[in-house]
Amino acid sequence: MAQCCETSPRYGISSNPTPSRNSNQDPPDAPSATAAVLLSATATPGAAAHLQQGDPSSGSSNNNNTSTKNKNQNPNQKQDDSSGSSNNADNYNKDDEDQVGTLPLPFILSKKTPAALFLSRPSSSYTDLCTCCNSSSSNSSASSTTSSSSSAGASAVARQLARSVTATSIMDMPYNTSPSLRVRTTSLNQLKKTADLAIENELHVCPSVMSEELRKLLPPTSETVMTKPFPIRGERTIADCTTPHVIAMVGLPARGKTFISKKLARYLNWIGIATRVFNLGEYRRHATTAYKSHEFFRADNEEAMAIRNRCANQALHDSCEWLLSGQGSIAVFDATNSTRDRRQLIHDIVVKQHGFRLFFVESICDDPMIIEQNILEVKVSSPDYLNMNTELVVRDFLQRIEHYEERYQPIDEVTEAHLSFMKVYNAGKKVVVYNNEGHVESRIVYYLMNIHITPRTIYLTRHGESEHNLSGLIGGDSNLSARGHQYANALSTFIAQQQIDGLRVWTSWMKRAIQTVADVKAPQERWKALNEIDAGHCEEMTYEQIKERFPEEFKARDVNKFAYRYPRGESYEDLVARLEPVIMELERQGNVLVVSHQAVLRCLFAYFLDKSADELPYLYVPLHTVIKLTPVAYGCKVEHIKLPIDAVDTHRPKPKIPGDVSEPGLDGLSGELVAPDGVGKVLIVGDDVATATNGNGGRVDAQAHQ
Ligand SMILES: O=P(O)(O)OC[C@H]1O[C@@](CO)(OP(=O)(O)O)[C@@H](O)[C@@H]1O
Repeated sequence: MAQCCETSPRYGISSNPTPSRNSNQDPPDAPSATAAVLLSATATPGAAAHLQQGDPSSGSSNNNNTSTKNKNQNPNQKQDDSSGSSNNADNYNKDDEDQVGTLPLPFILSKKTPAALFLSRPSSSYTDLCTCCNSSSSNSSASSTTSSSSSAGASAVARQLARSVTATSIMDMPYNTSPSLRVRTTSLNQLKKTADLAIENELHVCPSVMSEELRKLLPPTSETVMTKPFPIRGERTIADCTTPHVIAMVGLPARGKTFISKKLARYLNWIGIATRVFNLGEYRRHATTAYKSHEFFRADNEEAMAIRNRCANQALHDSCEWLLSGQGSIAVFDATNSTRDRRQLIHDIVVKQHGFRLFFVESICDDPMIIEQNILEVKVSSPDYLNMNTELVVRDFLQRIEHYEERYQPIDEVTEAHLSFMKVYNAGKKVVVYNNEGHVESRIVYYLMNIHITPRTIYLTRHGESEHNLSGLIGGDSNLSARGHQYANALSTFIAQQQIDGLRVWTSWMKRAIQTVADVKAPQERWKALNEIDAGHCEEMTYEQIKERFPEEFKARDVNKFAYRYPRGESYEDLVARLEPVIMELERQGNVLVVSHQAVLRCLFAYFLDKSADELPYLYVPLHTVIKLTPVAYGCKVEHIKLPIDAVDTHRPKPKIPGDVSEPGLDGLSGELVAPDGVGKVLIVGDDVATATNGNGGRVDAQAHQ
């Protein structure tokens, strides 16, 4: 039975010292906030877990402190049995995967994979294995284990290990896997190599008497695994997506399927889940240039239908191959998939043949305004209609829709009760979720419930130049410099001139950000999540000082700036996790001015520009510049507006040699987004920028026609 609930998810993270709205109330103008939602009775508690973990008040840096301590912990020390009763390998149920929400990593691991059972085995459990001493530091009642039970336990663990090693090979994740996981993966791979030889014999001994070599190969203990304040980017990739997913779109043409697909992929990639869109329209256009008019889509056009079926099969095949290759975790199959037969075929291939998860997202729209807007915005500029006049395009496209309508069968809860799906009505006015199977689906549902298509603009700017910026110190909480105050004045004038409807101002809690908006006339909110990256031990030092005092750390950051975490501080990867609630709330809002910091704005900017983890930490976000983002079609128009007040340049490009502070650097990104005069350069951002423009100054993307 379906349940009804509110769609006003709140993270409760923004506090509001100024007399603006209460963050626990729905903003009066939040465009998609009040949609009615029907959640299926089978929904898992994953969403709730996610909401809890999204609370940045969990204080990442504090937890980091703990994590640093735990890294060197003796495996025999008393440990927290986070694996609970799931330590029994036989209890492992593959079907449970993805049902665990965004819980702390050890919990997820312990619940999900046999490898995790081993990884998170509490130290007390070693007493089961110990043939030399029953008196390890265990606090467990198992300390009186007999030798026969030890050896039984040993072989059970050896078997478990053998399985764990295999299971862990799926952890060979792409570039953005966090260093700590890479260490674990490497250790386990090494174990795999040696498993046949020594493990069977040696594994059962207590780690305290184990050979040094083997001990080094042991997976981390449960405490060591619990090193993160909350699951972070790369780790969530693994934790959430051990089973590949296919997200299959459903719906008539011009219902925003491509918009949803691309936006969803951008979000999932940003949070660290490798996702790719397979658009059937592109396959069809590659396969044939036969499209002359809507006739191509007539149900009785057998020749065209054969081509369309071939393309659909190919696109689906490629999606599955891509997932099988291990390059990604989620494939979005962007097609109409408008008949029951087609969906059954997809189910047979994706679920029965490959054992992947399948989630249908059906976009239903009967609002003629939305359909017309969609046709005018993206279909008119489609490669299908090159050089065709707008009126003819609209007419042809409406006829194309009619051909689909003849055969369209919306997903049916009764006849397709075995499917897992969500239905989005009229661009988010109502959402129905059915047979929600797990955490990934929950996150997708939650994200799609928050996005909207009401036109709006987002303004991003750093605070004015600070006293620390002048002296080259990173972090800290200094005041604005004299020029910083001038920027604050200029910014309030600029914002007033723009006359932005219903503008809200979000800042961090840092003085330099709050001072920057002192005179901006709009409701203001402070977000702890918008505070600058925590540089830990390196706070309030110059790059030169860091290099001198912590040369290895300084070099390590240049080697992998995204994953590098400052000692007792944060990494960019941590920042992305901390900023997810901000992105979610930004998606819900109308016009917003965000005043924050270099590292934080790089993360937000990367989300809107679809930038990779490698590029993200080097994006150019200069001082005294407003970045104006306007959503267009499938992307985002970006304008850099430099206000005429000088400021230091705090951008440190990627050096050729890690750790080098003398070279100017060669990242090719510095200044890239700003015109020589720094004013008004317009950059249109989105996918497929290479495709031709329609001559109207707009961009053309490949469309979802098939
Ligand atoms: O990651 P890098 O490139 O070091 O940039 C982040 C640094 O930018 C700074 C300035 O150097 O940001 P901001 O002035 O915007 O607060 C530092 O506080 C921060 O540590």
